[in-house]
Amino acid sequence: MNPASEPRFCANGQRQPRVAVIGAGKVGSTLAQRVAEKNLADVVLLDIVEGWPQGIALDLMQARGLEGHDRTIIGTNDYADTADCDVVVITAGRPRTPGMDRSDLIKTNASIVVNAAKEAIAQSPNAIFIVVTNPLDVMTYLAWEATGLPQQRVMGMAGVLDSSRLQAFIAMELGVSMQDVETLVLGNHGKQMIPLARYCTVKGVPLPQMTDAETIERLIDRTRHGGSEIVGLMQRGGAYFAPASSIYVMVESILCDRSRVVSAAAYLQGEYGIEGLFLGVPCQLGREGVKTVIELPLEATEQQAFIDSAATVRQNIETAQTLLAGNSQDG
Ligand SMILES: NC(=O)C1=CN([C@@H]2O[C@H](COP(=O)(O)OP(=O)(O)OC[C@H]3O[C@@H](n4cnc5c(N)ncnc54)[C@H](O)[C@@H]3O)[C@@H](O)[C@H]2O)C=CC1
Ligand SMILES: O=C([O-])CC(=O)C(=O)O
Repeated sequence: MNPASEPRFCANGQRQPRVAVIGAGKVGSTLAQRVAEKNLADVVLLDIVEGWPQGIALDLMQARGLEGHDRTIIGTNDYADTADCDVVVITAGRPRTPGMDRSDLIKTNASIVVNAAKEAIAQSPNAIFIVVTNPLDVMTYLAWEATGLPQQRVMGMAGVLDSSRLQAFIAMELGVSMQDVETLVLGNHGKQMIPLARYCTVKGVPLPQMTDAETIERLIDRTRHGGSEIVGLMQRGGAYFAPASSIYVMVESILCDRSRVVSAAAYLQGEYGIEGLFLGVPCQLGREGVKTVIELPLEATEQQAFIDSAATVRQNIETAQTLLAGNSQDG
């Protein structure tokens, strides 16, 4: 264990908040930067590639004076260095390339996420887990199973990002400030996500009163393909700035017990007619994780879309579990 990675204490004896980021790729390293530079928490950045997280951590430490914060960032390949973290964020695993669906990553990412979740929970038994690796809703379920945690302490990040994309597209289309646009996207993180135009507003005015149905459908379609649009443009990997900002919002609401209402993949126990799956729904995040799932009245078509979205996730979980069972028999 790296001695520098032990929890730090304030003069009043309070422990500094600590966030473990598993996977120091584009999303993980950008998140580490956000968490440290916004002075939210110390960060332990872990990756399987030797030297890589250590290099990023050193680079971020060298920017500390310039950015004016006093958080420590440690890079490591050893889970022991992640001990006693308050929040664990799993971003380890492959991103997709153009032409791939997120579900094409199941085979590669399932064992990476299960292993990361088991290693991390062994070091930080009191942590809240946020899963980011794709396919998001499936990986969140696998991580929950692997940790054995109560469901409210595990969640997936996608709805904040999808809602933020719709917010950006509406603001850009209408020429209004992003600040005045509120959006809501439910369901899985894929083509079947459910952007709810009825619940989108511009300074309190429902979106359907601000623009025509054709425009709304175009913005919704762009949101559904928001990740693919960036993967197609970048050609190597996908989005990471907005994803890191989205994770940050969740981490901050948890660490500061802000009770922010965000869309996140939360475990459903009958809400929206779904049992035993993680899916994107509005929920309140605080110190204990998902405080409440907010159940909105849905129209029949929206409810059906939610059920279809859930069916895809359930099927993909079964695929992942079969692959994992095969791996354990081989190994
Ligand atoms: N939920 C969401 O809204 C979003 C999800 N993603 C997903 O997040 C994941 C990461 O994306 P990027 O950071 O762009 O990819 P990346 O390729 O830049 O980084 C992934 C990192 O994971 C590391 N890694 C691989 N196996 C590992 C293991 N066993 N233990 C620890 N680290 C390991 C790699 O060495 C690499 O540094 C992808 O699956 C991507 O699809 C990305 C953006 C948004
Ligand atoms: O599109 C991807 O593969 C990454 C992701 O989930 C997103 O940016 O929404």
